[in-house]
Amino acid sequence: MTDILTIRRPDDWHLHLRDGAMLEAVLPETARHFARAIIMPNLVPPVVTSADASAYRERILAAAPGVGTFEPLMTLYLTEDTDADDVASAHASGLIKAVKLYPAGATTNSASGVANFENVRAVLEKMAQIGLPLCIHGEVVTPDVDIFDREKVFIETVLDPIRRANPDLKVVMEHITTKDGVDYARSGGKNLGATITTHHLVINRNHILVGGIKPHYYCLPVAKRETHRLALVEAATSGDSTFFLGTDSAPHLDGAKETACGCAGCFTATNTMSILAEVFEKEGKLDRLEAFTSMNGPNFYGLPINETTITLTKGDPVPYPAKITTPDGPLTLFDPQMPLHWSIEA
Ligand SMILES: NC(=O)N[C@@H](CC(=O)O)C(=O)O
Ligand SMILES: [Zn+2]
Ligand SMILES: [Zn+2]
Repeated sequence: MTDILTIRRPDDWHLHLRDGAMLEAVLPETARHFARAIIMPNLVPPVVTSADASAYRERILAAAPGVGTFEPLMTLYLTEDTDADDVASAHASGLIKAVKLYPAGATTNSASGVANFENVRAVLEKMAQIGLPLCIHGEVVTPDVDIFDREKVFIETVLDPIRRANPDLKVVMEHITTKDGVDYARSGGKNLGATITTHHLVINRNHILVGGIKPHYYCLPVAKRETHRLALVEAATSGDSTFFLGTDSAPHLDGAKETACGCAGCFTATNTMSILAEVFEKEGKLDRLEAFTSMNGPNFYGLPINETTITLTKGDPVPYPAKITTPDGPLTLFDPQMPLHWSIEA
């Protein structure tokens, strides 16, 4: 039985760091274990231009003294007014590693996203030409589509047409939550990847709703039924290079979660690696953890695999705090409702 495991240092291919005091509070939680992260641009106002991304990158680096060598991989927030030449020069200079597509209204701070996909055609064509990946929040917002069906309908009615029109475009299906997402990603060839979050490997929709409503398990896309969670676990632990970790760690202050209209997002940066080790061990697939957290992502993005390593050691359950303190109030850490036996040394 393995109880010590050394793997290449992981990266997080989908992370929300926010800004200001929240940025300072959550950045060390990621930088402790992860070498790099794709930084989501859904600030208020969003990170739309290369100048925005450059300024945000500086704020992240300024918030990072003492957190070692963490490298933020910047993205731009796609709007119907995005300038294809600005995107191309931000890519050519190395500033950005992806562009993020939010369907308008689909999730937290997505109001400036895309409503009419015809209006972003030129940008997508340019991205396909230059090999810049498009990260997609894949849910339709049509009011008559049930929230549990929004990912499946998006794949059929939006994602597949975009990919057929741009076969050379590299696409990441972000935070997939369904067997439909797993199957589509798997059949998509080398230009299609998919991130899977930590929390969607652990919770199904019962965790949100049974025995009282649990706002800290509410995120978007919302967790689905158990058959879908099992499909995600199978995909993540399979070693298939299509699938890689994007935690979607999405901090919201407790006051914004525990209210009549609570924000979507689970904060998982702190305990993600311990949770993943537990999930992979239960499947008898600890030997595939490194592919999921440290190899498949850089391979998809065409970036080097990290030279440094982390070591996971199995022992008595690791204590994690229930909450992180920020100057603006407490922030609840995702509770996986199981003992976590793997401690991490970076
Ligand atoms: N996942 C979430 O539930 N929330 C994210 C936005 C997102 O990734 O959709 C956030 O920014 O809070
Ligand atoms: Zn999203
Ligand atoms: Zn996200």
